[in-house]
Amino acid sequence: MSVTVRVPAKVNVQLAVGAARPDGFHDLANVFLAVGLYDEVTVTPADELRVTCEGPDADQVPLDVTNLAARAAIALAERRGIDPAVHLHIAKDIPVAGGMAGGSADGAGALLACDALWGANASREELLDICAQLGSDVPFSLVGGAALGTGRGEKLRALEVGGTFHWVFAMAGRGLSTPAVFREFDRLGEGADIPAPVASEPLLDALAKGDPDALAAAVSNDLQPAALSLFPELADTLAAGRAAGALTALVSGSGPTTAFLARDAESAAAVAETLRSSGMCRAVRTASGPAPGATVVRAAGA
Ligand SMILES: C[C@@](CO)(OP(=O)(O)O)[C@H](O)COP(=O)(O)OP(=O)(O)OC[C@H]1O[C@@H](n2ccc(N)nc2=O)[C@H](O)[C@@H]1O
Ligand SMILES: Nc1ncnc2c1ncn2[C@@H]1O[C@H](COP(=O)(O)OP(=O)(O)O)[C@@H](O)[C@H]1O
Repeated sequence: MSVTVRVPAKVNVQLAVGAARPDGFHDLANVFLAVGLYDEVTVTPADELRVTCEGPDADQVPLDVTNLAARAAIALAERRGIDPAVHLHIAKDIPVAGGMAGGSADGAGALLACDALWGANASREELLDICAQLGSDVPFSLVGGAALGTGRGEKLRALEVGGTFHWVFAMAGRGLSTPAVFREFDRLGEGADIPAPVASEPLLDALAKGDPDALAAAVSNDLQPAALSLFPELADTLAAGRAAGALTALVSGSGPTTAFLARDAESAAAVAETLRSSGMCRAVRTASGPAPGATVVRAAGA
């Protein structure tokens, strides 16, 4: 018996960041859009818990119990009082440490896959609760589509999306650590009065209408100055994508993946080709959103 779950990456079309909280996290108004780049997590019964990974970035993925997929299996097994003896295999297509929630995707995917394998029948609420325990972005990986995340990003409100948005993603030559980018945000903002984060009404409107021009005018990422400060070359990639015809360009979440919104699929392909030939990025991909959240795609009998 084995179960395979497919989980999408995300781009943050708005990431408003408040001041650091006493627990070290930051309150956010985090507008997530799931996009069609996917990891697949396959779970199979085994003698003991074990993680394997394949894909271009596989060598950067931890295979011990710090892997979010392993942590998800352990969290659900603990709640059910069972042994998490499974083999978790991750087919990884989402860039690692890229600001596209790849680890979170694997956490949500493993959770859903183990739930199905073990017949644990966890409710949506319990699954979301475990996801929030695993990380701020993990609940969104489970639900997909588009959502506003508040608190540290884990409290979700689903958002209406009136069309398909076409994106180009440029993967950088190295990763950026999320905590390091938040620390740099704190350092850059030292002494400033940081307002409470709020979702942008024009942005929510643009999503609801499916209007790429309006969305391009409204996107924002408060972590972008911090990501650029730690990785200044990203500014050149952003400029190259804009010059190639993207409606807008921004850093995805904490980066360093850069995201380019295009008017349609044809324009996205043209922007991708220009970025590819620029030699500035490790890889360039096109993907559209919204994409569905974690979904069981295969369940095979023994
Ligand atoms: C920035 C965002 C935007 O969606 O994503 P990425 O760009 O990393 O994908 C998220 O907030 C990342 O969420 P996630 O990667 O799940 O972070 P967590 O594991 O919960 O936290 C890792 C660390 O990031 C910082 N952190 C995270 C979330 C938050 N609201 N405030 C924070 O300050 C804290 O230093 C925390 O210890
Ligand atoms: N399943 C996983 N896939 C990728 N990274 C993981 C995973 N589990 C834990 N990690 C750790 O989380 C870090 C952040 O990875 P990732 O989720 O890919 O990026 P981001 O937080 O920028 O979206 C990695 O550098 C890695 O050490």
